[in-house]
Order: sequence, then C-alpha cells, then structure tokens
Amino acid sequence: MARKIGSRYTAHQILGRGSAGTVWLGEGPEGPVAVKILRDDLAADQELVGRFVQERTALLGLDHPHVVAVRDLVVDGNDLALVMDLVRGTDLRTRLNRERRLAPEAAVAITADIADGLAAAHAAGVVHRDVKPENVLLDMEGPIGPGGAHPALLTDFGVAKLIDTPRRTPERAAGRAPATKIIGTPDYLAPEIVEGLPPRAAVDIYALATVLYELLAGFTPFGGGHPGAVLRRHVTETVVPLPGIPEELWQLLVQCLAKAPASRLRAAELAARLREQLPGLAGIAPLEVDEPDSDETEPPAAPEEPAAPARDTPRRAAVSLVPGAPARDGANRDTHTSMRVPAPDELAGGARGTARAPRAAGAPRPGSARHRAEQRRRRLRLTLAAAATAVALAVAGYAATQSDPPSPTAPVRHGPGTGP
Ligand SMILES: Nc1ncnc2c1ncn2[C@@H]1O[C@H](COP(=O)(O)OP(=O)(O)OP(=O)(O)O)[C@@H](O)[C@H]1O
Repeated sequence: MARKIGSRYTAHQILGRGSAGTVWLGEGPEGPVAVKILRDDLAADQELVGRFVQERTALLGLDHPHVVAVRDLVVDGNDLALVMDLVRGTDLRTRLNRERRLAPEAAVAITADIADGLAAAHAAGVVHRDVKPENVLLDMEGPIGPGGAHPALLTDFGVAKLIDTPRRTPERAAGRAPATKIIGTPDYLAPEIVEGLPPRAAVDIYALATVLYELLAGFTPFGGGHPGAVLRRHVTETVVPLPGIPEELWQLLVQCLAKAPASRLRAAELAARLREQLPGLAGIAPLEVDEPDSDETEPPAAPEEPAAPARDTPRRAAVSLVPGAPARDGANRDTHTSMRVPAPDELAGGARGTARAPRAAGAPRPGSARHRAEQRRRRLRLTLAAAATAVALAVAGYAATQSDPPSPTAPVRHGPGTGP
C-alpha cells in the first residue's frame, strides 16, 4: 500500500529491513528513489531528530559514484526518512550468501570501489562506522568490471553515527557516567573501538579489510561465537594467513587489519593499491578454504547490558531485489550489539588462539569443538599407550623376579626336551 512521506515522496513497496528501519521503493519528483524510514522509537527520540537535521549537510553533500547518495531527509509527523538513490541490484551479503566465496579479482574490484567511496567520505570529514557486506549494494544495471563485478556502492552513511547517541540513561539522570556502549557490528569493529577510543577514518579501513577477507575466505577473521569473544579477538589476536592467497594481496590485508590505526592505509591509497593488483588476479579461482567450526561455548568478555534497543528491533527479514535470495541472519553482523567496552583485564584475560584460523581442507580449527574432540581422542590414545607400557613393564619386572621357579601365571614355553 502506498504511503506518503512528506509532501514530495510516496513509498510503494518494502525492499528490505535493517536494524535502523525499513527501506521502501518510492517515487519522488525526479523519479524512483529508495526511502529508508527509521524505526518509530528512533523517530520519537528528540535528540536524534535534532542531530538528524544537523547532519543534513554532511549526508547530502556526499556525491560519489561509489556512495549511495542521500537526496533528502524528511521529518514528517512520526516519520523520519532518508531519501536515497535507488540501486537496482542486490546487497553484497546476499551475493556472498549465494556464492560463499568470491574469486580474488571480483573481491578486490568490489573492495576497491568501496575504498574509493570511503576516500571521498573521509575527505569530507565523514566516517561511515558500519562498513559491512550488508551496506554494500551492487548495481546490476551498471557496467560489468574486473572479475565480472558490477559497480559497488556504500550505503547507510551517517546512520550509525545518528543512532550512536549519548542517551538519557538512568545513570546519566542520576549524574553518574554510564558504561561506554559499543554500537557497531562485532565482526567488523576495529580494536580501538573495542578499547573505547573515538572512531576515526581508520576504523572504516579495518572494517573494509575485514570485508575483503570475508569475500575471499567465506568468513570473517575474528568472528564466531559470543560477541564478547569476537571483540576480544579484535584486540588480542593476529590474523591467520589464508591458504593460497597471493602474497601481495595478503600483505595489503595484514596492513589494513593492523591493530594500530596509524599503521593502516588511507582509503585512497588502499583503492589504488587494490586496483594495481587486479591484472595479476585475473582468472584465479576462489580460494579453497575450509569453513571454521563455530564455537558457541566461549565465555563472554563483558556482561551484556539489557538489550534495550534490540527489543524494538524488528527481526531481519531482508527482501532482496534478487528474487529468491535467502533472508540474512547472524547476531555478530547486526549493527546494534548493546555491548559495553570491556575492561582491560577482561581483554587481556580472554581466550587465546580462538581466531577463525583458516585450515587446509579437512583439518579442524584450533580451539574448535572438533579440534578439542580430536585432542581428547589423542590424549586418550596416549594414556592407553602409556598404561599398556606400564602394565607390560610391570609384568616383565614381576616375571623377572619370579623367574626361578617359574610363576604359575607366567606363560611357560615348553620347548623340545623341556616337557614333562
Ligand atoms: N538505496 C537502496 N536501493 C535499493 N535497495 C536498498 C537501498 N538501501 C537499502 N536497500 C535494501 O534494503 C535492505 C535493508 O537495508 P538497510 O540499509 O535498512 O539494512 P542493512 O544495512 O541490511 O542492515 P543494518 O541497518 O542493520 O546495517 C537491504 O536488503 C538493501 O538491499
């Protein structure tokens, strides 16, 4: 059913839902648009509405071929809506769900597009803060590029920042400082965010490198298990090499996944370095990497706060522009985690060696349930072997002490001439 948004737009049909609201296919004075109508509880938040209006200039000013342009911001009664360019295609998560892993050339072409978009945003002083495959749209009507990749565009600019509000919490009302909350998507969060530092442009580079790793491997480098364990790995673990990845590409990934933000490349340089590698990646098949086992038993790093925003968050039920694409899920890939910044001792004392280490086909991941079961079996085999050796030695020793006269229990060989 058509829905009027302000005086200029009509929303016709739901394209999909995210954690901040619902995206509609709409119509404006200049043709078709995508309209993101923010959740009712966000729209009812006066502080947020104020910032939404304040952010207008930054959001509306971003015009780049690899950024989904925000054309208008509408505050209409209870509705708070972002009017965006309509991208006819699919989001990168849907493509990844379908294909599991992309060939390096296509993965790098998509990542380079997004790095270009980030370079423009960073130059304008805007940090995205929620780079992930869900926020990358593939324009199926655009020209086909290297590796058969359609142009990639980054969307949802400024939305994470809009929602990341110092709310009027009970602690604040009582004059106490509330625990610093992390708002972001655990799998893609840069370590400095986990440590409570303000997010700068380098957090987008870390998140984009995580996306590139995921496109190549089929899983994120530090994901899996409880969100607390994921946050801790970002801070404490180093990324494990992907079998078969071209060395130059690996070096680029490692540099952009550096724990120190200053060591990461800037977006423009990353885009240029990725594009330089494209010719050498032509024709390389998707990497053969085994999916790590998920380990749900890891303890949390930091106790979760009551997930107030999540309570109102509609369950994801993304309707892709590509018919038949599966609905998406995965708590560590959702934006609003309601986690607090873990204390330093919680970060230092965490489980080690739990990163989703890629393995040669068939080998279990260190720390995984399968790996632990294999270790248990190995320990059992060693214990049995040790016990058998001990029994054999004991028997031999006993036999030696009882050799004259022969023990009634010791086997007596009756050779020729020894018989009765
Ligand atoms: N400009 C657009 N044009 C076409 N489709 C869009 C556009 N923006 C978003 N969509 C589609 O709408 C759906 C929901 O997008 P939305 O940005 O609300 O959520 P998300 O990014 O998946 O999740 P989250 O908000 O938690 O990051 C996605 O499936 C996406 O493909």
